[in-house]
Amino acid sequence: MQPSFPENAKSAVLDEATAAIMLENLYFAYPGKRQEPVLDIPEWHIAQGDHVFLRGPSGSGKSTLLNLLAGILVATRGTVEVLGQELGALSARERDRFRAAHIGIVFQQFNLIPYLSVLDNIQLAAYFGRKKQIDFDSTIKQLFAALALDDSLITKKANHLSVGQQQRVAIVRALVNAPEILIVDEPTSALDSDLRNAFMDVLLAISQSRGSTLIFVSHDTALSHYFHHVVNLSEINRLGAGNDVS
Ligand SMILES: Nc1ncnc2c1ncn2[C@@H]1O[C@H](COP(=O)(O)OP(=O)(O)OP(=O)(O)O)[C@@H](O)[C@H]1O
Repeated sequence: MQPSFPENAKSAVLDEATAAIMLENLYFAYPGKRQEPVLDIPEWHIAQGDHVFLRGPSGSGKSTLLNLLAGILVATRGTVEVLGQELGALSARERDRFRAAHIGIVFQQFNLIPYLSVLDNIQLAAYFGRKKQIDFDSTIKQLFAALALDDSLITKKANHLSVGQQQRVAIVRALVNAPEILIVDEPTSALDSDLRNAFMDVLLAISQSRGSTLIFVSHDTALSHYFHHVVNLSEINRLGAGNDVS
């Protein structure tokens, strides 16, 4: 049975017709004279509430695209609009704020702060992105239970946790603010198959109950049945077309 999570109000100001993600003429090359361009995407959009599985061979630009959607990287040319906000129009600081308020991220490297406790890591995300309607403590407890994380881990330093535990704490941290958009990159690589399925059930149950938009990258194609849409990067990116999906 899938775990159930309480509904949280979505952004009151956002028109439902506004796309969660809208890319137009997006072109990206890493800075530096000799860098080959990675992405050239004429058009792509994701509707609010969609769950998208993004696939493509290693090195094709999936993580780069996720970083652009999260406002960590900025397009060389073209438009990246998230929830109606053009990210290129924001300063780096404004993008940080926008991300903290609207986007939950789980990346391969977890990005936990190693010398802080688990609770401090989670509270930091809650502090930067806090939305008043969230019952913070019970949300953490629910997420811990759903991901089979023992409550006693909450006071441990992040770097004293196993890799699989760190991965799940990173997931709790990404979900704690009930973000409208969840960006998830290879989240299950350190989880065994039972935990992987538990994680997917939790992730999908939360996304569903909150109406969150989910953009998910993994090499594990066995996970694709969890999603509304499966998109090969080569379908939308003019560069690197013709690559077979690994
Ligand atoms: N910081 C960087 N500076 C320069 N080039 C980079 C940087 N990060 C990635 N690249 C290059 O950009 C291309 C796309 O990399 P990216 O990590 O987005 O691919 P990916 O599809 O996510 O790969 P994987 O499935 O292996 O994670 C690769 O050629 C990579 O070498």
